[in-house]
Amino acid sequence: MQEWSDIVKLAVNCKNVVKIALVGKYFKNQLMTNENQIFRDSYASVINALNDAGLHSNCKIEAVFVWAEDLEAASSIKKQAAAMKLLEEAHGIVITACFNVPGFEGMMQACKYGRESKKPLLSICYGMQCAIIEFAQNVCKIKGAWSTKLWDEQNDKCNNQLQPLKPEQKVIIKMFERFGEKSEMRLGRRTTTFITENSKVFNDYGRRDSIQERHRHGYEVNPEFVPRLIAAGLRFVGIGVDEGINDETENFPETSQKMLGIAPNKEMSYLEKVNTLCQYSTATKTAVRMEIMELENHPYFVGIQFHPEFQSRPFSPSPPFLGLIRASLQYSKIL
Ligand SMILES: NC(=O)CC[C@H](N)C(=O)O
Repeated sequence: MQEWSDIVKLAVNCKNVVKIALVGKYFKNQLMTNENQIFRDSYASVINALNDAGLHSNCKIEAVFVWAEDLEAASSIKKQAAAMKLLEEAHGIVITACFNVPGFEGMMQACKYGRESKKPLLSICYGMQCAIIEFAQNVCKIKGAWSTKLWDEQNDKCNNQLQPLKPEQKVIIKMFERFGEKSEMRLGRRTTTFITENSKVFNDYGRRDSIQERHRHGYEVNPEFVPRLIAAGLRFVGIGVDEGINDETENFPETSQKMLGIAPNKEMSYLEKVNTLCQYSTATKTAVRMEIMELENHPYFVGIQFHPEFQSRPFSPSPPFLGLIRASLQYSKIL
């Protein structure tokens, strides 16, 4: 009981307000009428994770919703300006998890804004995929870089008239293995191993060698692109390899052992580690997964392939959310 009264005191005595813009798209598709209620309902776990992190950073969170499609060039100038203003007024940004094409361009705009303005940004799952595609298109200059999933969806809509993606445009792909008999998605608790100590998220997680978080996605970063993204400043710091999930894929235990041997190897540089893992992944068609990325020379530009919000609790806030809120608080003070 005492710990609850302590945490209530923390909440009541918060000194600062941190404004977080949540860029998402489930808002207008549902039958509820109260927009604020829909927003709170659709993003309940993310909002709770932000609040948990706020409690432990002496700040109150003000979450505002940015409708991703308003940021797109096809939207009216007025809507674009209003959505942009919400991003500008925020101290930090979350690019949320989603599915399907609508809103993707708008989310990429928000990622570009966060990257260029150096405003703290946490992108989750589909959000991380957006951030990586934006980076591939605008920083690595890979014209038409995209996700094979979104291409398939768009191609269906255009009656198979879309130009096929060239190999160098397939930045987000379905991994080589099937995920399981019943699901096309990689689901549930999986291990991520840190391959470098030079990482904000490694510090956020208390400098643990590996962590376990919950997943819900079908698509991932193409390992063939990773060296190119890293060379341009987007570092993959946490990597995953499943062990024995699918009995038909005999490579898993072998890859896991190799991965686990590489991760703590102090003789190998960060680049050697990633390159070895990515080459191995491509050569053997085994799934080596980019789970956590962060941008060099930015206060907090982090992408997470899993869903850290699901394990956040008031007494144990999710580490990447804490990292985001601390960086956003810092940002609010220099505004
Ligand atoms: N949870 C998500 O954001 C899913 C992202 C994407 N649609 C995928 O399946 O990979």
